[in-house]
Amino acid sequence: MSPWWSKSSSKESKKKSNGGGGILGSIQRKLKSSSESKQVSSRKRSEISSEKGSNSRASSPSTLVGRSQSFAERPLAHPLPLPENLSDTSQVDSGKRASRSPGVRKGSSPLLVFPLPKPNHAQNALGQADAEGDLATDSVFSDSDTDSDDPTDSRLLSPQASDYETGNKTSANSPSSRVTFVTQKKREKIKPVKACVNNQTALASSQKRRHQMAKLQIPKSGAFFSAPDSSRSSPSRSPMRVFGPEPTQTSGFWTGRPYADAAFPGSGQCSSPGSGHNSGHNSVGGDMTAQLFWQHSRCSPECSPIPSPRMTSPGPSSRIQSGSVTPLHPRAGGSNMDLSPNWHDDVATGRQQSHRLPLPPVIMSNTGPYSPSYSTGTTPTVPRSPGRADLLASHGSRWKKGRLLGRGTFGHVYLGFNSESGEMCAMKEVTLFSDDAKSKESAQQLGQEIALLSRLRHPNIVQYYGSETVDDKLYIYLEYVSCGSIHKLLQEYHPLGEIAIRSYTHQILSGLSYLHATNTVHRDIKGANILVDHNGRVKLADFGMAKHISGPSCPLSFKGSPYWMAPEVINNNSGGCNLAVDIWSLGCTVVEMATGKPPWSQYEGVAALFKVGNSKELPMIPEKLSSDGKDFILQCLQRNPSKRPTATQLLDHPFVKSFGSSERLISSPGPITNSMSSLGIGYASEGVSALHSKGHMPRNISCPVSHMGSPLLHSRTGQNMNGRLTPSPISSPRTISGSSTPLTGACAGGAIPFYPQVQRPYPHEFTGVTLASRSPTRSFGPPGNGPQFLDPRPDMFRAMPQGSPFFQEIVPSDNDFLGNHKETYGGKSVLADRVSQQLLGDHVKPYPPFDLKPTSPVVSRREWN
Ligand SMILES: Nc1ncnc2c1ncn2[C@@H]1O[C@H](COP(=O)(O)OP(=O)(O)OP(=O)(O)O)[C@@H](O)[C@H]1O
Repeated sequence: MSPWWSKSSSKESKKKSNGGGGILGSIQRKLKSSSESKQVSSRKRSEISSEKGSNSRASSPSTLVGRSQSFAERPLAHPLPLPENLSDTSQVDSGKRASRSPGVRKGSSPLLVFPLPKPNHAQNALGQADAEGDLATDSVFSDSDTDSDDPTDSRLLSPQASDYETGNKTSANSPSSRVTFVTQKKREKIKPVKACVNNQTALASSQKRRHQMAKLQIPKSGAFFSAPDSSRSSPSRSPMRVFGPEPTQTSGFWTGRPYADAAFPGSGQCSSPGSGHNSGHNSVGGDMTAQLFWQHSRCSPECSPIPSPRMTSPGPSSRIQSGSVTPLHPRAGGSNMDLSPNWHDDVATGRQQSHRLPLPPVIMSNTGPYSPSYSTGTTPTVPRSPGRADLLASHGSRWKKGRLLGRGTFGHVYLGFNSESGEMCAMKEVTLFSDDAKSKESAQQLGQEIALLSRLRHPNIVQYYGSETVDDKLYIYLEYVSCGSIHKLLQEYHPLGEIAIRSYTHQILSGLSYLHATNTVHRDIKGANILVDHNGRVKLADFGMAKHISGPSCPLSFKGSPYWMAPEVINNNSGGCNLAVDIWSLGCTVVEMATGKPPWSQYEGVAALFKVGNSKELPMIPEKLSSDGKDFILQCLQRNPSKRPTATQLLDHPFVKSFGSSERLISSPGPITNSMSSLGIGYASEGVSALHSKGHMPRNISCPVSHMGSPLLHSRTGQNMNGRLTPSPISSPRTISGSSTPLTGACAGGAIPFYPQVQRPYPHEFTGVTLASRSPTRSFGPPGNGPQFLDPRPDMFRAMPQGSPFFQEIVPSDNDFLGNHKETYGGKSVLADRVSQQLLGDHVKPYPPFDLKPTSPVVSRREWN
């Protein structure tokens, strides 16, 4: 039976016959135009100009590719000047920005347009961070994206991509390759500079912002012990330090290839895949012409000229609090503008290192290990909500913002710690501004993410708990996934062994199968957006680009991360609905897991886009993978989306099938013996294919990243039913010696397991299979014979009394595909749409409700042999 998405194929071919629509067509046209004009001028300048070369360049994508590469490879490629005309910063039209930018010569080829910081620029203090911030690329969103009716709906979001762990800003080397709008970011970051120059303007601006913020209809109920009032309160550095004397650590951006020369007006750039830190900053969107960078990142051990601090400073504190993390973006807590109402005072008085920010709603004693350190001398500048303390006291929550887990497009993600119960969650903190149009868009995007995520319940999808706003910050509470992203694991423990890849792949497929059954496409599947907990359980995360497909005609938009992006997304700005884009991305992710990099990562910029979009070539399939693994990748990376198997079908692929049985989980944590070889870690040299070919599962497996147990899932049966894992010594996957190595990162924080209940293997799709045994207390799933999922909610939320004001729960009250099992964690069920409206007042359209009921319970199976 022909998959439903095959409808798009005719359109695709039509586009191609028209000379290449979509991004690549646009790029080609621009390049051609640019080259032609260059050719004419060249003739005028010199009689010996080579027409042939010019023509060749204009017409051949490969030539263009080469051009891009050659520039990127210039070792001494020099940063270009910062825009000098700061007054131009008010313009925000991304699509025309490049041409307006003072740093861009009018009439120059788009390929030559790249406003970059000028060395020794007068604002050099900002310059470096600024430049890096420019490369802290993130989402590129198509202008033609139909996700929103709002023509301004573009996700021009925070470029924050600092490496919170090492202190190095990794914007340029972000693992994720989301392309963003360079010139806009430049403007956004120039704003503080301008304000710094003109304190009067800054003061007025700040006052205006506060005034407008007060008008924003942000719910004040609930409380949270965030501590934005102290430079010590957060592991992240003060945004004010952008101006401070403290040097920003050199990032891989400065040590690697500084710039590529290909740029397009309104387009951003994409940083290296497989590099950078673990947030997902690789997704692209924008003016259909994205730029990719292959930054040989410091974070990628195999290509970095500078060893990652991670490799040398494994201590958790060094990963989080050392170094000069310099938030860059003014919206997401990342700039010097956004947090402190008094920042202008600090600037004026030279107190650049200290910035007084509003006190948290209630001052708590600092008793917990994650307790923020409040500045005793800080004067509250924001009136407290009168009811907040009472509300807080009523349920006795003691949630505190802990250490920084990561940075994303929207803001920072912190560990939330309840010092009374000892439980944790992940808190995504997003700063909102009422006078910032882009902030509103960001909030709208977050509202969409919340609306979607709140409807999902699956063990392989990060669980949404709730959200609330406190002052000008939105907090989104998520299941804490202790070990960070697959990308991060790859950075630290590359390569993954085949067994680990198979396990992770199977779980990703499980999540995708569930997600696709709800007609939702993730659109940004990649290692950086897949989290792993200390049990080796994999969770799909970052649903900022996810889209519910509501009808037969659902145009694709240019969203995703270029190296993981399906060809049809690159080639078509509109097309059929296509859940298969996630399958392509999954194939890329498998390659990423095996090699540390996605396919075609050897190409940069436009070259990568051409390779993915236009080339008929197959990417390099990792030799070390088994034949099943290779075949799995080839199945995923079929250019014709209609030929790609569905996630459900892929669950039967031999590469992952064995992980689908009840015995796929390792039942005996046991002592660790030969754990590394059992895992296949380092199998590139040890030949894990042989291990794999034996067709057995290792019985004693230790987690390469956790001292707590197996990297593979425990069945939680038998002796392990309590969900508490037997502490195991950890073996460094790099030494394979079994010697104990201090853990780093989130895992080292000692996650409190949130799965105290019996947790059986779960079904992956709506096939009518019901778990025979599951949680004795609670289960999720659609009514009838559909799959039942365990309550993923940690104890802290289960125990939360009804009506708890702490969480303004956003649980779907309608269109709830969970049917009769609708949950209201905090006792107060509120639609995500409502929160979105609360946040945005009347300025933003609510996210249209959608139906997430599983639509296709019957999915044909594919025979692989
Ligand atoms: N639930 C979680 N548990 C543990 N860490 C998390 C969790 N959610 C996010 N993080 C960490 O924070 C980082 C950024 O989070 P996330 O990617 O969700 O933010 P974002 O703003 O959506 O980013 P982006 O859209 O740029 O990918 C992640 O890479 C991860 O390291």
